[in-house]
Amino acid sequence: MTAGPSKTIAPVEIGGKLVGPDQPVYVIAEIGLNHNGDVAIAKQLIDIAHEAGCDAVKFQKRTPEISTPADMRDVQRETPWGTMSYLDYRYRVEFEEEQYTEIDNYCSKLGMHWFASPWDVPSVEFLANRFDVVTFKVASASVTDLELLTAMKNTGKPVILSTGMSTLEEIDKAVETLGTEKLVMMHATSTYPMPAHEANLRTINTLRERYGVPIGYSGHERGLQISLAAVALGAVTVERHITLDRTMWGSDHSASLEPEGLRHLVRDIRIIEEALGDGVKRVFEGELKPKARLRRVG
Ligand SMILES: C=C(OP(=O)(O)O)C(=O)O
Repeated sequence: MTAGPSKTIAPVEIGGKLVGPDQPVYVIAEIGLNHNGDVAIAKQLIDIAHEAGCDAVKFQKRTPEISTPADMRDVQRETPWGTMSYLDYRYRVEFEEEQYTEIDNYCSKLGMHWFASPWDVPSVEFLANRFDVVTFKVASASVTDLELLTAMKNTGKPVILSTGMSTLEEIDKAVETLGTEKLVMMHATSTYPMPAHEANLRTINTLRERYGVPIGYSGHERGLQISLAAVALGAVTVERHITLDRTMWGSDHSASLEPEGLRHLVRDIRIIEEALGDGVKRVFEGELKPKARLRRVG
């Protein structure tokens, strides 16, 4: 499984964009469930991602009766729509064909990619058969669901595999199932919000050397520093949750970026890309005058 540090890593094409080393960082705004079941909020978040310069927006697609653990289904939950079972809440926030068609049309008008992490096989079929999504994402929680991964692989689309809450042995099995040809992997730690000491960003290098595929970063921290450091360490894609307002009701809002944070993230990623350069030591034109003025010898 060790690709070796010197192996050239081939980029993966996602919807006409190359994702890999020496390519622009592919920035994914994870809407997830932060639309709270409201397509108007989803569209506002798509606008925010587009204006910030993100490449893609991402959703989560579930078939609630399959993906909700049996012992959770009847648990009562206070929601903005009243007290309901966890299963009913899952249905309440799930988008179906009508909403995804609206999203699909909206994104194509803006020239934005959209895709989702399907959490069960019927959700893979739903996304593959009804929409021409550019890629599939494996959520960290699904790394060991090899039936789900096989369904994604069989679509022939590229797959983005997140690796939070997973051991290298579990990731090995996922990679054996998915193959490496159209695979992008994401380093992730699935703590919400993630403290800095659990970021372990050098894992980006570990994964790159072990699997020889482009490695990105899926972040759940507060703030921007850790995502920006991931880019400096070579992450080829960055995914962050976004929200209209961190105080909104729902589990993912508090560890999400608000519009201004997202704008700063993309702005700073583009500056870092430029600043990383090609590693060839050279004297820049702009250094010549200071050189003439300051260097005494040679
Ligand atoms: C939970 C998800 O991703 P990650 O594991 O990267 O946070 C997801 O994509 O649905």
